[in-house]
Amino acid sequence: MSKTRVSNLAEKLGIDTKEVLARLKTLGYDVKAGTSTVEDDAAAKLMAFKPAEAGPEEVRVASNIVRRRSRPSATPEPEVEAPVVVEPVAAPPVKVVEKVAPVIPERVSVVKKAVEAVVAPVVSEPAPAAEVVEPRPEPSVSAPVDTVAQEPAKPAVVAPVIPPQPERASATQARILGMIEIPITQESRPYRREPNRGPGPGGDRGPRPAGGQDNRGPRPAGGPDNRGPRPAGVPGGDRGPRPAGAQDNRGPRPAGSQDNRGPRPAGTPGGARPVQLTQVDMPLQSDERRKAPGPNRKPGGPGKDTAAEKAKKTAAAGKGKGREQLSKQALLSREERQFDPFHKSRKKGKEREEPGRTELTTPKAIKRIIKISETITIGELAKRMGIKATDLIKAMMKMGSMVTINHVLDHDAAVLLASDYGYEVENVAVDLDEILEFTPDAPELLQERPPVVTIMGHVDHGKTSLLDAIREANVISGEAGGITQHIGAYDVELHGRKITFLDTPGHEAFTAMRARGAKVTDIVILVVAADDGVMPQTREAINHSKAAGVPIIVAINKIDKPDARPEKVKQELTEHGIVSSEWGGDVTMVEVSAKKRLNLEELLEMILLQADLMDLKANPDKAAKGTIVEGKLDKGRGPVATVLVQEGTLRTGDYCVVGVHSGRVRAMQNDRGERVLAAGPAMPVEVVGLPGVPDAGDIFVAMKDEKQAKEIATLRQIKQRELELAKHAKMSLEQLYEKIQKGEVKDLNVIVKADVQGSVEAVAESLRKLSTDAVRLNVIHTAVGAITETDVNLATASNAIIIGFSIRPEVKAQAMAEKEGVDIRLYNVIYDAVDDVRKAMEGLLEPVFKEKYLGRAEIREIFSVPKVGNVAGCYIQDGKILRNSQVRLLRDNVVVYQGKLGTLRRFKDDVKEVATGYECGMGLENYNDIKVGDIIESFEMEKVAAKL
Ligand SMILES: Nc1nc2c(ncn2[C@@H]2O[C@H](COP(=O)(O)OP(=O)(O)OP(=O)(O)O)[C@@H](O)[C@H]2O)c(=O)[nH]1
Repeated sequence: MSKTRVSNLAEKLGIDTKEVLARLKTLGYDVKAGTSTVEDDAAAKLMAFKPAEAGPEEVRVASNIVRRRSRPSATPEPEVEAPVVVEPVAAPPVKVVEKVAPVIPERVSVVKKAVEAVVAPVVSEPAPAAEVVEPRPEPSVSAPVDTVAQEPAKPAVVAPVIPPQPERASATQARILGMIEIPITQESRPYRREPNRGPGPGGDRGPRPAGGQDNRGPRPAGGPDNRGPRPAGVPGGDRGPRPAGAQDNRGPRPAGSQDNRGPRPAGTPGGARPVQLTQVDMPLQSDERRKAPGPNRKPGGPGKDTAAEKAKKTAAAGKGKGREQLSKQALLSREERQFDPFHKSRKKGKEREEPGRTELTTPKAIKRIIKISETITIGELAKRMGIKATDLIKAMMKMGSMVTINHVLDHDAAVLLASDYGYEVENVAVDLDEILEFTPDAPELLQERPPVVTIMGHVDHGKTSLLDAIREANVISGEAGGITQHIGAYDVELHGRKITFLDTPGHEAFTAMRARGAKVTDIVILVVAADDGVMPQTREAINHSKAAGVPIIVAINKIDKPDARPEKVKQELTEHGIVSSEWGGDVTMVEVSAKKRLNLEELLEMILLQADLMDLKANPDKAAKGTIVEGKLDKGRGPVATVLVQEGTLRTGDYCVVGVHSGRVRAMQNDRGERVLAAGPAMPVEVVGLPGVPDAGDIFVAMKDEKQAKEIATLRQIKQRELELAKHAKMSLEQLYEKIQKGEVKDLNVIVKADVQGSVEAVAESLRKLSTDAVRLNVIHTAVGAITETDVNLATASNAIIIGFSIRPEVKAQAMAEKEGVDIRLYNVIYDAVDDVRKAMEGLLEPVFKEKYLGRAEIREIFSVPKVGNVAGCYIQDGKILRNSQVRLLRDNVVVYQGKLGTLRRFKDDVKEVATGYECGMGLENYNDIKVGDIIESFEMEKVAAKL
């Protein structure tokens, strides 16, 4: 046998002598220097020596994810192809090895200890070590195989330096083992960790042998730190090409280390391992593998597999060859599947869950019925169905409704929405109408009841005096009693018959109650001072009474006065359609004196007579229903309300509903402060026991059932809110034709207000002429002056529209009209007013512009500016004033000028707008006749789509 010098060999191989020495050392030849010679067979082995491949191919797919694949095409037949394949791959690492070389000879013992330490459990397994290393996926060369064959006890030691896993595998096995799935699987599960992962040999964070490039775990002493200066020639970091021995960036594993999931004892795998390899590309199987009786859990390996697993493995193995041929694309797609961190096992046939999506459980049928009380909000419905409110909002949007989470759905809408989610909606609300309706009683149950009287009249005509006189006269006449209480109503007795007076004189209260839907008054006493005659409020009272359809008895007061002219009063009343019965009319008139208490009894008799004509009856033998006349908060007793019982009998202890309140009648007393246990029809009583103060005009209903009372109160609260939202339910000219066509309107009620009496009459007369067979136009009230709250109340109560001619509504009246949805139309030309109403009746009204009120300012000072004219120093009382808006100058609520705003300034600056509470200077365009106390009203014209 000839010998060759090491240095010559190095030359032949084109590598450094030291590298050759290292390789020879690896191959088991102890050669010390480059001048030494080696035998031919050693030279041949050296020539055939193939440094390990540079590890799997890595692709960084995300900052924290590296996809690693082996190079399938490079899997060679070890003997023949190794040099060819290895050459290019091995070249760069050579230099690295050179640099790290000191580690190899000197620290082998250290490494050996470290590796042996971690390999220990593996080695302790019964299976031979060769079995353990057999399934390593990395392509190997023949040399190490030989080495292992010769020195079976050393694989762990050589692992860090030479291709770490000496293999004895056949070509076929090598191909299978070279399947890329193991590296793929390792990397594709970056978030999954074996629960029992410890610092075992397979642990990817365990101590690594020298030569490993890992940057994670503690290194054996002397191990090259990849964080320190890199050896020259090492391109890139710890992920670049690695020196021989480095299997991947986690460092080479000692024999027995199967993958990074934990220690795999020796004996796992000889036969089963290839099967596992072929399975890893299937996520399910991969999981299954983890759950399957693994080497850690069930020693004995394949022999103890269940039958099902065997079947799977067989099937998988059968597919193995086919899988080897998978295209790169297919592999990549598999990898991507495997990278899904949310992937769940389909082992039990479960659907794959999408990340972040919650699966809805279907409740039982009984739970799929949602009980609502008439209405339900979007948010509540969603909550009861266990879905997101936004889903319902989207559904509503699809139906064309832009709603919010607090939108109130009625029963039908709730049914529609809920049905999409498999829910039923049941309306469990009590039928309010059924309970609250004043159901007619059988005639035999009805008994006569006292009349309820309201006193109206002009200011200072003696309304209060008359009420007091009647009451006092009645008390003096012998009715015993305690201290007279003001409870808003009282009753007097004449000849054993009672008359109830509402102690709130004036048509305002009367109309306000009517506007709230309360019809309490049976008879109106119209007080007219004999010395003063018919005055504006007298006319209003007449109109209000007529609008309510309540009969009037006229009390001509102050007849004791020397200048009293009762006949003149009767004459004036006739002009307003109130004709005395003495003169052939149907109105009773009594001449009285509140002061002198003249004819008071006669007046009461006339009331009773009128009551007889009206045949006032009620059934006292049922649960009470009535109307709140007055409500207040008493310091000692809490909320107190005067109830005028209208039918049935109210008893102490009754549960009740009043407006939005429900409570229990704790105590009752009459206007004389006497305790009352039961109050029959037309009897006013003060009730204690309500949770809140009700409004005058609220309906009072006594109930036996507390729960029902509460339910109704809640329902009313909801309805009240809805009512506030639905403002425009009242009559308006735009809707008039539509309503006429539907037959909903037979009468059009109009209130006319104007700056002068002449205009009032002219407008009213022109309007009356518009009456047709289909629609009768009733001018229910006319007066001179601004539109007041009382006008709006009357319009609300009578479903009327208000026509203002050269006047404006008062601020409060305007706000109230907006709240109640009363249509106020303002004109400066009579023809326009009449024409609009006519067009509305004919269905021809096409309002293109509608006035939008912006705000109003009071003029507090006038400044005369040369060349500019008068500038008004103003204070903004309400809303805001815009510079480009139109304005009206009002003097005593009468329009004196309408035009444009010329200037709007704060201090010396022109401003675009000034808001409430601020002062400003304003100049009207081409108008100088402004006075302190005038009001400047700002408005703009809004285009309104024709509604007809
Ligand atoms: N001479 C005389 N004076 C009367 C009579 N009735 C009322 N008065 C006086 O008229 C004035 C007004 O009486 P009120 O009872 O306050 O009149 P009112 O209609 O209630 O007034 P308002 O509450 O302001 O609407 C008082 O000074 C009374 O004294 C009467 O019959 N004869």
